[in-house]
Amino acid sequence: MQKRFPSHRFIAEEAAAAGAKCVLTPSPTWIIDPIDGTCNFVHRFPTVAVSIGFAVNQELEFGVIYHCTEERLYTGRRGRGAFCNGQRLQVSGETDLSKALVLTEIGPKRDPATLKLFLSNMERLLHAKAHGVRVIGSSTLALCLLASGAADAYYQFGLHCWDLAAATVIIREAGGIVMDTSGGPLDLMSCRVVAAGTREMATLIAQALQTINYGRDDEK
Ligand SMILES: O=P(O)(O)OC[C@@]1(O)O[C@H](CO)[C@@H](O)[C@@H]1O
Ligand SMILES: [Mg+2]
Repeated sequence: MQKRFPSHRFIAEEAAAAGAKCVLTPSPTWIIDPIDGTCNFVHRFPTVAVSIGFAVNQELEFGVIYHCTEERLYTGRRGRGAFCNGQRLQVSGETDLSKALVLTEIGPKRDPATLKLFLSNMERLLHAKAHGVRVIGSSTLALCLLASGAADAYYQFGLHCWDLAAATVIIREAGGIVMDTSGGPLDLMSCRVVAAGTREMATLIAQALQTINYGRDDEK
């Protein structure tokens, strides 16, 4: 891709792990997670995906997520809708938490203070009578399930821009909301997100959460 688009920039999980900076500039930028769900992959647990997002002028233009083991290709293009294997995606219209299936991921930090906050956020949602809370080991696929209406909300602290970029376009084009955990606009580099089929549901979840600080992708 670099050969074909020499002026484009690339942000990718493995490049970042090797020390490359994750800065989103106005230049056309591919934002890539080659394998989301690596732990699942190692265990042959089948939620594994490739995620590719594309931004221009810091605006997300399209996203492609391939659920390898199920051969499902999720696509979304700004203003043109979201699809799974060609079938149009539509989020759920759920606004009642007691009828909502909520997805999250644990996040990479496992120190006692972070785990306490993570568990306490889950406890808050369960106390608020969320119908179910699930962790599937791939934030990109969890976000695709939200875009398909199979789940009603998603939240996480500790995910990265390559987990979010493609899925954000797909969810928005399926009619959903992707926002910051403060209730404000999404910041792709902030390592935190709330997404839902409806603004009411996203706001309910955001209000229930305590912040877990993971820093920013563009300051690492
Ligand atoms: O390393 P991988 O396989 O790309 O990430 C797996 C994963 O569950 O861990 C991240 C942090 O919790 C999630 O955002 C992501 O989906
Ligand atoms: Mg990932």
